[in-house]
Amino acid sequence: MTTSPLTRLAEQLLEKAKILDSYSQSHGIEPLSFERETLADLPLEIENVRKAAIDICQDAKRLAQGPRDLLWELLNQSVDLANFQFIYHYNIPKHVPLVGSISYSELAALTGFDEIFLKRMVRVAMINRIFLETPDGRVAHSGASRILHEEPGAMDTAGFLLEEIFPAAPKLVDALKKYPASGEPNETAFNLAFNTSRSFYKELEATPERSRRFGAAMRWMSRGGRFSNDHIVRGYEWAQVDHANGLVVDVGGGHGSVSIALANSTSKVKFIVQDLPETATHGAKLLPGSLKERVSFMPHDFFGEQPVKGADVYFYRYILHNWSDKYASLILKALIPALRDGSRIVIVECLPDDASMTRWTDKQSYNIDIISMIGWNSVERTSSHWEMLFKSVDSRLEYLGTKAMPGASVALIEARFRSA
Ligand SMILES: C[S@@+](CC[C@H](N)C(=O)[O-])C[C@H]1O[C@@H](n2cnc3c(N)ncnc32)[C@H](O)[C@@H]1O
Repeated sequence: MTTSPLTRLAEQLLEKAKILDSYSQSHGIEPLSFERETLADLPLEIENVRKAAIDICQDAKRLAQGPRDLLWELLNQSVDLANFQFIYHYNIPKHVPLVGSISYSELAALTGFDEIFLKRMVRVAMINRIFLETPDGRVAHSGASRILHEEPGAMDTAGFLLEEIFPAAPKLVDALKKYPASGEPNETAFNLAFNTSRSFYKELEATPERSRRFGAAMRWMSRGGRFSNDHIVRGYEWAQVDHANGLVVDVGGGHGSVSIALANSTSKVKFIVQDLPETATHGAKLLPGSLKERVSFMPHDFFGEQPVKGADVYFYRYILHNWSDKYASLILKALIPALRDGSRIVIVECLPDDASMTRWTDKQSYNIDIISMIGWNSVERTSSHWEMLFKSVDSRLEYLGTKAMPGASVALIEARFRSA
């Protein structure tokens, strides 16, 4: 009998699972479970095995589902997000004890919901492995709900995605009809959903709590895993600018999470973090005292001419993907008068492949591409798109290409200014 695709995948998965188990055993780590996070921040080679296992499982699941169940699952995804929004909005994870469990009736009383209603919601979350039911029918934390309980930044990230992006997503088709092929930042699905003519960041700036939540989400996403600042620390030759006159301008740097990580891993180079006033003020308040000599915050609108001249590096993480080509060009053009011969522009963004691919673990770039469309009428650019953008801005910008950072879901994109 020939081996079926499903059996082949199952065999491949067994091989990967054994490698992960043996890594756990040899490092005294508990095996993977739904109760708690065990395999985090893995060495690259083991992380690649874990990713391969996820991709195999995803394909095996899709094969086992067959085309009808696959469609059914996709069509019901709004249920999971609506459920997750409920869990976030009423902060259900905080009411579940970190040790032990709580009955549905106690949880209902604490959260002010009817027990039957609450049970319906929590059980859907449990099927997604957010919370677990104990054998005696009580609610306990899973690894995922524990993170939501213990890490405020995880809740802020959930809040940004569930209360800014999720309500905007169903308006995408309406926005495409109302504003066909628009690259304007205030003609988006987000604008229709929130009934505002302000662009995303202007809208958030008008409500300090939404602006704070977004900044906190950015910080949380950078603290580990595929989006960790560590990739940026290791992925670029920062030593070449680490001298007494070295200067990095972190344009649209939010609360300064990248600059802080870079300042902690260098000794002399200084960082100026620029952002809109509300964000820059908040970032300055959060800055550890020990870094005040080398990291400073400056309110600056990046559509205005760059006031800091002749820096070594102008750094943009997750900035240009929020702007269509028309506006991304304007942002880069506002920088040109500040550049000296040899100044570099270093960008960090997701980098969808120029060629098509279907690996699930690489889907994050494509997810963020569609989120960029929903919130900003913008795009995650491929390598060839970046090259085109730089060429269109100024012929003195020499495109140096892109660089993958092993283990990261984002890449470096670099250009150098040649004055002659
Ligand atoms: C996706 S966040 C990235 C933040 C930061 N670079 C990071 O990687 O954590 C985009 C940032 O751009 C800032 N921003 C948006 N419009 C801006 C403008 N016109 N001038 C300066 N900053 C702006 C936002 O406030 C936000 O902090």
